[in-house]
Amino acid sequence: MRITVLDGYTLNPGDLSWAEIEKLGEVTVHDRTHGQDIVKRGGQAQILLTNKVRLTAETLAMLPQLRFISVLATGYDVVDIAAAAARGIPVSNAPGYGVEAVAQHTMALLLELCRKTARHDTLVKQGAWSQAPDWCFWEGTQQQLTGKTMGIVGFGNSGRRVAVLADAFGMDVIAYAPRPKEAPALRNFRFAPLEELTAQADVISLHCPLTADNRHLINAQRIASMKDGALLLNTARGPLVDETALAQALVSGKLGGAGLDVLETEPPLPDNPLFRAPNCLITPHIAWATQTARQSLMSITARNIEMFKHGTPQNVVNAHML
Ligand SMILES: NC(=O)C1=CN([C@@H]2O[C@H](COP(=O)(O)OP(=O)(O)OC[C@H]3O[C@@H](n4cnc5c(N)ncnc54)[C@H](O)[C@@H]3O)[C@@H](O)[C@H]2O)C=CC1
Ligand SMILES: O=C(O)C(=O)COP(=O)(O)O
Repeated sequence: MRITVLDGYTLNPGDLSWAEIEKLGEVTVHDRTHGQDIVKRGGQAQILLTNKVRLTAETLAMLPQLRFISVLATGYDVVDIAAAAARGIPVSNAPGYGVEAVAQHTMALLLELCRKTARHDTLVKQGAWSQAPDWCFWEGTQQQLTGKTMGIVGFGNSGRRVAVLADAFGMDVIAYAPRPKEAPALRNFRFAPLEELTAQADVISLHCPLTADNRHLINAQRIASMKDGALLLNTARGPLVDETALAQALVSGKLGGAGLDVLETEPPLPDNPLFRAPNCLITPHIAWATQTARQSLMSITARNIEMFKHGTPQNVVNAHML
């Protein structure tokens, strides 16, 4: 079978091997694919691997050879899974590969917002400590996490892991899940409706997928219902947050800060309002990107292909539509 990777560079910029996947068919790896090349390159393939290349209904209609799609990610919002199902194409994702990486990055953003280690390092090297009248100095307010409340929106693999890390820092944890399952054994944990969570949390961290229904889940109205000075973390998907509303809330001081690994448009436009907003940390969609997590993503994808070839596809996200 022909297997085509449309945008393989971010998964494997050269420090991993494609061998696990190459064993499974005739593999072509493209670093990046844009525009009309999607159909040109994908047209010969029975199996397509995409990370962030969009496979819309229109594109899928032009790929008659296609039998299986494996998304090189957990989030599969780039594929029209209903349109794929209508064509009999199962779509698999890679669940769980980046749980530790994402949870640790979430806490890195939170700790940086609270203690501003990188900012102080910069100030020290600019001479601010050398010129200080005292033996120490700090900029802004230093905050600690103990006793604060972490609100987690989306309680799957990464949300649950962030809950454990927040608990280890002495935080109370509230989680919102559309269908709450078993509660984790943490010191102080409860499920709550979204409205209650956003009203009571000191830190709100997003860990849900982007779906047809939750674009701008965090909008001006929702922000108005949050605690003054609350912190927002988003390592899930950029369009979950209305960036204009968030920028306004940071400028007005309604929110105390934001730590974002994802933006509405990626790469972002240079005039993104969040670039000028105060207390806004932005990383370039790297929460997932440890080498360990990427290797795991490669192996899960290889297994997805293998299982599809055996006639028993796994991790199928449109199974209910097929
Ligand atoms: N920044 C990065 O590098 C990464 C970002 N992600 C994003 O984070 C998302 C979550 O990742 P995981 O926890 O690993 O996925 P997961 O599938 O294990 O968990 C997602 C959870 O969200 C729940 N959910 C679905 N719709 C919801 C809604 N409207 N409101 C609240 N909860 C909802 C689901 O029931 C599920 O429990 C992914 O879908 C992906 O978009 C994932 C990995 C890396
Ligand atoms: O792998 C990616 O592209 C990521 O965005 C990180 O993974 P995710 O899609 O978020 O599972």
